[in-house]
Amino acid sequence: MSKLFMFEKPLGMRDTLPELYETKKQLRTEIVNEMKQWGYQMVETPTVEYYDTIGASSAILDQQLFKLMDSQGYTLVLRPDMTAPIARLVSSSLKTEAYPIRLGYHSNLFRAQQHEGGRPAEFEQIGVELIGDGTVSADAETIALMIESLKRAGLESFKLAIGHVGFVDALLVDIVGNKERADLLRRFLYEKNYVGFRSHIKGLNLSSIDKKRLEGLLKLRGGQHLFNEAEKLAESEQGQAALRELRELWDVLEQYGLSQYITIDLNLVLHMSYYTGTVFEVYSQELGVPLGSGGRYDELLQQFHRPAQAIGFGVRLDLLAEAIGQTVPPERRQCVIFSRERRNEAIERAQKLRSEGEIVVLQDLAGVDNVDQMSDEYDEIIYVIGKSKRGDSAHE
Ligand SMILES: N[C@@H](Cc1c[nH]c[nH+]1)C(=O)O
Repeated sequence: MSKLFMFEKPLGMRDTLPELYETKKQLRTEIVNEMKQWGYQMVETPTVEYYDTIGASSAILDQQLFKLMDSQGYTLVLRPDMTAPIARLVSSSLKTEAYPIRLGYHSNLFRAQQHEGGRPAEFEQIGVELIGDGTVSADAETIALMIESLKRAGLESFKLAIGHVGFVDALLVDIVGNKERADLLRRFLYEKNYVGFRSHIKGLNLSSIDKKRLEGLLKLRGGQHLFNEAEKLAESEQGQAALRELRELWDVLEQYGLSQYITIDLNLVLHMSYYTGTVFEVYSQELGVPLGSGGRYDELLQQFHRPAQAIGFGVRLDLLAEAIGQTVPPERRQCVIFSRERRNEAIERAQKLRSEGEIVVLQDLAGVDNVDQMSDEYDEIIYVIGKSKRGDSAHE
């Protein structure tokens, strides 16, 4: 191996050290338990999938996919998303199971990065998919489960912003006239580049009323009162229908007792192009980036020949751990240091302590360079050293 790369990791790849490992495990356990209590069953899917099946449906940019080739020459991808693999699963292995189907997962996802120091290229996502239910009740269930999962994990101050693809699409297309021009504006919204959005509007050949309407879209972020203003802006039936859905959704979330976690963000646009209706994103006070998101994707399943309306969410476990901080107190660790002639005794001692649930490292004195330095890492050191009768060890 070239010396240059010996200590390097591929772009965007990270190691997980013990503290973060334990924290993630604890968060994962809490969230999985919450999901199971809502009747979601956990599944796993392969790390690699066919590019033609999953890569294309995953709605992730091609340049973000890790691609490889199998021995038959087919292109494979490391899964960048769990929604498309679950759509495949529901349409194949679970084909005979009646809708609605409730599934959960925690899986590592892979999205290639262009620069070091940015987002990780591999990260664990925990989420659910509720497939075969197109009701607002299903939207509310998914959002309520996301909020309850985060609460159960220990996240305290956070907000979930809700928007609607149908509203943004209707308004943009209605004003700028066609999908291509609307897509340009949507891109600014997706990047949350509101300055860019405003200056782009200035250059458009539109009436000043329409320019005001577009700018008005940016103001549609806040509480329930926004619905009235939004109704004035959206003239089309599609836009009005989206708002009716959101009003109903708000009422159901109020019924769940969760409206204090909700804000409305009618210019919310997410990175996945498969979303067709309600979309949402979670922010915590601690982080500058959203730690999870989700939405309704009513057209993805038909690509797998088992049409169904569906909705789901995914939470980034690494970001959640960062927002919450260390949740697991360091465990008490003991070390039995022994000399060779008393090895048997030391083994018995360690076995007994472990059977009582203790964490015990068993260390041959001859294998340690610096005993003092090693001792600092433990809460207790038990020396089983030197010649002595069995059971009569030096204990410090
Ligand atoms: N797969 C989406 C999250 C999601 C799950 N279901 C619907 N959306 C993502 O990775 O962002």
